Amino acid sequence: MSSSAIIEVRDLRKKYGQFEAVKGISFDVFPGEIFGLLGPNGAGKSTTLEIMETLREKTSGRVVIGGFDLDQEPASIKKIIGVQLQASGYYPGLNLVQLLELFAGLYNRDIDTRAMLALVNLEDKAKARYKALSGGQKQRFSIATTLINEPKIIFLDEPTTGLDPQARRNLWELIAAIRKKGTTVILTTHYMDEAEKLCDRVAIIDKGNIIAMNTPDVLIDQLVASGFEKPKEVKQANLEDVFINLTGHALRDGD
Ligand SMILES: Nc1ncnc2c1ncn2[C@@H]1O[C@H](COP(=O)(O)OP(=O)(O)OP(=O)(O)O)[C@@H](O)[C@H]1O
Repeated sequence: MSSSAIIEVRDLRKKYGQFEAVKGISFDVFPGEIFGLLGPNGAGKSTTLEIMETLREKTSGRVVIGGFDLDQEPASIKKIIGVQLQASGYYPGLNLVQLLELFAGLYNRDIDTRAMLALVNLEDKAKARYKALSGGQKQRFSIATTLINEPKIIFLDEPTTGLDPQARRNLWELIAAIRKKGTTVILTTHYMDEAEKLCDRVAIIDKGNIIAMNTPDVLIDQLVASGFEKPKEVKQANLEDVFINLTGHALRDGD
């Protein structure tokens, strides 16, 4: 195994009954990378992510995170990773500051809740309840909760699904800023433009197997070198460019 990897996955398998959802995948993630797991619905992305997050039992294989073997030291892994909670974990009666304080208490950490909300552009919503947030604000808040224990690695499952173009771009900037501070980011996404812009490397998963893994650039170059030709784009812009040009880059959900 490579000693410089922060995540080492070897021959990982997951069976749900007779159905094998993950069929023996192997990959490394290196410190400070944004690593994307891409694939169609049902490919096995969330299952793989949840196993690494210690939230789901694997059937077989080896997972080492931050030097800790998942089979032997899951508690040590939990201490160095940040995991997005399901929305159901956010007690409806508490505001954002109170929720952050609650989670910080669970991690036994003292945190500056205002600074944490400022980091995700939610300082104006300190007194708001989670359910009163827009989709983009909810995602930003849930990313803030992954950072409470100052993790070395954060896991994000489809962080921008359902967001408008401004909120998606804002989240890309947030994820890039988190990585700039040295945090390794593993994310799943269905959006190829997102993976191309944000991820240093991607693994493309299909039916439980990794069918390609490299930087987006290399994967694109390999496809082109294989003789692939795309019909030439005749227009210099697309509808998303029109939308962003008309409505601006600024976030709307904080208005
Ligand atoms: N608890 C479970 N019991 C049985 N089958 C499951 C369970 N969880 C997932 N599966 C199945 O395993 C396969 C992989 O699911 P998984 O959620 O990992 O895929 P995914 O790539 O994250 O898909 P999506 O993009 O739709 O979220 C799917 O066929 C799914 O139906």
